[in-house]
Amino acid sequence: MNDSIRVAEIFGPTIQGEGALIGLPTVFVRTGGCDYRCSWCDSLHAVDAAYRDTWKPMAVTDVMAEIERLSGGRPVMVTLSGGNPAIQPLGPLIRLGREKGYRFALETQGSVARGWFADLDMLVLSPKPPSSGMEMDWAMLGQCAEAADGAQTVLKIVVFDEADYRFAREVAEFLPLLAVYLQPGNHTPPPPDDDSAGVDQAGIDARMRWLVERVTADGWFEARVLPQLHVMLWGNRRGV
Ligand SMILES: C[S@@+](CC[C@H](N)C(=O)[O-])C[C@H]1O[C@@H](n2cnc3c(N)ncnc32)[C@H](O)[C@@H]1O
Ligand SMILES: Nc1nc2[nH]cc(C(=O)O)c2c(=O)[nH]1
Ligand code: SF4
Ligand SMILES: [Mg+2]
Repeated sequence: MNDSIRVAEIFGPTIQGEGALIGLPTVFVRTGGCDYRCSWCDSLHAVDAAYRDTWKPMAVTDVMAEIERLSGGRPVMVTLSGGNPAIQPLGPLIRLGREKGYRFALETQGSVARGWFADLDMLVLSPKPPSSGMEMDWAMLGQCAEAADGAQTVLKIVVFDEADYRFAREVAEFLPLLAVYLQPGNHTPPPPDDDSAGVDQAGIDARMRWLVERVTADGWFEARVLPQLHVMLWGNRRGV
């Protein structure tokens, strides 16, 4: 089954908690496996190979059937996340879903470009700042934006500190046509096997206030600063 999709979880409808589509009802398909290891990743259960046993290879038609079951057959925005969903063969799912009236957004770090990005309704590029410990591949980020070929594309960048903020400004200069969403980092992400672990929302709020001050003092009036709404509402809980 080469065209099967490695799925960590399918859940929803909930609301999109981050970025351009914040507040919009959506069903999540979270794929398993990632080519990155961000120091603060909040989805390690879909990244760490130790959780590979919990990921299921699923046929496109079975993934679609689960999306339809969860949405009661009513077309809804589907959010493809992970892990890195760009390393999965998602083109056929997107095409099948769109024939049925569903819309698709995909969240990726911008390390792998795919021709089928052009079939998305929204591509969310989330390049990783210095605090993640990951190395940035600028050429590949550019290729991802090009691959979207007209599909609406936005930047969503996590900011923990001043170095991350400067990185966000560099990315915005590199891709000047894309809207920029900044989100404060959650420094208390869930351990992969315990999503009931508490979140330091007060600490995140303080970082967000700093970020708002930083953006406004800097005169970066095109940037939007948003919290992770699902974290405010449900902490580190999974499946929401
Ligand atoms: C879990 S990732 C999965 C998709 C893809 N691998 C990526 O990083 O874009 C989804 C989003 O969550 C963000 N994220 C992950 N851990 C976070 C944390 N501790 N605080 C804030 N945002 C985080 C990522 O930056 C990304 O924008
Ligand atoms: N509600 C909700 N919104 C989200 N936006 C991005 C998420 C992700 O983990 O990719 C996420 C998530 O896990 N839940
Ligand atoms: S790229 Fe995304 S899923 Fe992968 S480790 Fe980083 S935040 Fe987690
Ligand atoms: Mg998340």
